[in-house]
Amino acid sequence: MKVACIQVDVQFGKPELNYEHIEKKIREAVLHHKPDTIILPELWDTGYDLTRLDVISDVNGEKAKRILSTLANELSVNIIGGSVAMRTGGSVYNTMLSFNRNGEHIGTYSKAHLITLMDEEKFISPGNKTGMFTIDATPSAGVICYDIRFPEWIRKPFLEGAKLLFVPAQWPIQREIHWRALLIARAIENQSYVIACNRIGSDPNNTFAGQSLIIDPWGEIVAEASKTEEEILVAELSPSLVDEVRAKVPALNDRRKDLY
Ligand SMILES: O=C(O)CCC(=O)C(=O)O
Repeated sequence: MKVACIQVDVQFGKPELNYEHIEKKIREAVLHHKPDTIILPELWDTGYDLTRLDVISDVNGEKAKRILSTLANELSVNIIGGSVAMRTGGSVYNTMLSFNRNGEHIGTYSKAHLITLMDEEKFISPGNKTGMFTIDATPSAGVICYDIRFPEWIRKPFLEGAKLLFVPAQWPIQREIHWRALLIARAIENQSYVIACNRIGSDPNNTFAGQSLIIDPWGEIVAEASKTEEEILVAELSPSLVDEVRAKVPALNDRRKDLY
């Protein structure tokens, strides 16, 4: 399975411009790399323009669903839609919408851990469910940015059979050392591929770290993007390597279920 992370800049609070840009990048990725699966960054539609989310968020994710599903079907590519600001009822969620290569909606995951350091919880409501989906017959999971600091939460989809973990993010540069270490740790402890797609550029509050990463189930970095440039980061994954690593080091089986 060939995956492509679309590392881009995001215009603060300008969904129209961001839609134009992301569509261009998805088409470019397919034309040049023919990936099976594409992943986008966190909140690529609005950025962290939290105080305007009541106006600029996507009602029921209708626009994201329509556009991502159409592109997935037309280009015959699975799209893990990063996340968008989705308004449902009176609440806004930070939500990953995923589509298979027929354009079918295969997964919805709303970020469970909201980053209080960035006031996210004042404007966004948390999701309460794990984000499992199946791409090209491989059981997979999605979590979003700050979620990677919570290994207990990430373990859940792996106990349900996940072999790939997709992580869209808007991770700031001042904690770049954590980004790398946490992602490698999540790959090693779950013996899983981790495909993490960050943004570049700045908003009024932060500069973002780029460095999208694709990590194999042994914890080796197989591809890494730059800190400052837009980039389509591509790698070939072999889901059978997950089984090989799990057989070699049977740590998941050796958990003390009687203790925790
Ligand atoms: O945990 C961090 O340091 C960054 C998380 C973050 O930026 C986010 O969840 O959007």
